[in-house]
Amino acid sequence: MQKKRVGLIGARGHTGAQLIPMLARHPGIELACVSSRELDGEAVVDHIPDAPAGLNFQALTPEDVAALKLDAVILALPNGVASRFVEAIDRAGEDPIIIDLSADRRFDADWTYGLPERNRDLITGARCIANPGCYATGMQLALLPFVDLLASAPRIFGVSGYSGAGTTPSPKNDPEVLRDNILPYALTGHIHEREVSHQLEHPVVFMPHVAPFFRGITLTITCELTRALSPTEALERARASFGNEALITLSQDIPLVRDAAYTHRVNIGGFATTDEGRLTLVATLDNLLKGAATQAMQNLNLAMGFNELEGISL
Ligand SMILES: NC(=O)C1=CN([C@@H]2O[C@H](COP(=O)(O)OP(=O)(O)OC[C@H]3O[C@@H](n4cnc5c(N)ncnc54)[C@H](OP(=O)(O)O)[C@@H]3O)[C@@H](O)[C@H]2O)C=CC1
Ligand SMILES: CC(=O)N[C@@H](CCC(=O)OP(=O)(O)O)C(=O)O
Repeated sequence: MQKKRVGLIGARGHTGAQLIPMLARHPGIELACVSSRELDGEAVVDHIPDAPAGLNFQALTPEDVAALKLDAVILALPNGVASRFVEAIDRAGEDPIIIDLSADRRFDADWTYGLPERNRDLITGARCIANPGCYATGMQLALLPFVDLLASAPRIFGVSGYSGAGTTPSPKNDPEVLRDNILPYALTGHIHEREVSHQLEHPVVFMPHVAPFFRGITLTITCELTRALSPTEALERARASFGNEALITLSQDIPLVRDAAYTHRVNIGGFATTDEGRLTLVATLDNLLKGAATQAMQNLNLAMGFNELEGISL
């Protein structure tokens, strides 16, 4: 079988670096190009040990990428930058599969929202896929089994490792600011609050923080329900939705963020309830994997007709 030629644009960054080994080990994919302006001409293997030999970073403009006639393009670029590549591809009349990790297309009705555990059928064969945000992935997978029971907006306290803030220097990835510290930010209106409210068609309230660990997200979610559930009923509800999912682990135990780091899974647990109808649960995931790169691989596989977990070593 002819391998599919895939380009990774934004390969120097945190999420791009996770995708290189996954794409390289995929039996149906040829990693045709990896872009970086800063590392232009350097061997990828000098930066990422699992990278294929002979592959170099290249500085590619949107027009360069459009001219490569790739079967698929993964955009691991900052918000706002990704759209320029999509526009150049459209202008050139090319129609590769596009997986956009940025937030640029998550509210665009012409794009498929790439949360496979919810939208698998829509993603299968789709051409333009908006990969969900990292916090937004954990929030939705925790809340989806309870959406029909929500009596008010769930309150979500989230803490991310600082790799979530990307490689561009900012207070959110500055070791001096984060030392012995936890940084609250975007106290109202974080983009993932809007993303989850939009996807669930129910408002949520989200309070993000960044902590001195590198990778991983922990979300503590509390909701008022229209009727009381026991902890067992709450867990059973989650199992009815996601009990068969390879990348979701459900348990009555409270998951710890350090156990999710470097794994492809979302761990959801706690499921504490009160007689008054309150439910509190915890979700953890690796922001760079299930929050970004792993989900992009699931989406690429579904769009191209491969096994959803190909290239993702569990
Ligand atoms: N980090 C995370 O946990 C998550 C991130 N995301 C999203 O994924 C995307 C990538 O994030 P992340 O990997 O953290 O970001 P990084 O800041 O780590 O990497 C950004 C990448 O984009 C390239 N880049 C930056 N500016 C430009 C530009 N103007 N033109 C072309 N290339 C550019 C950089 O390479 P170079 O400068 O060398 O060209 C680099 O490869 C973002 O949209 C982010 O919101 C989504 C979920 C989780
Ligand atoms: C710690 C930190 O800064 N995290 C990022 C989330 C990364 C992500 O998924 O953001 P996008 O929606 O832009 O893709 C943030 O809160 O903006």
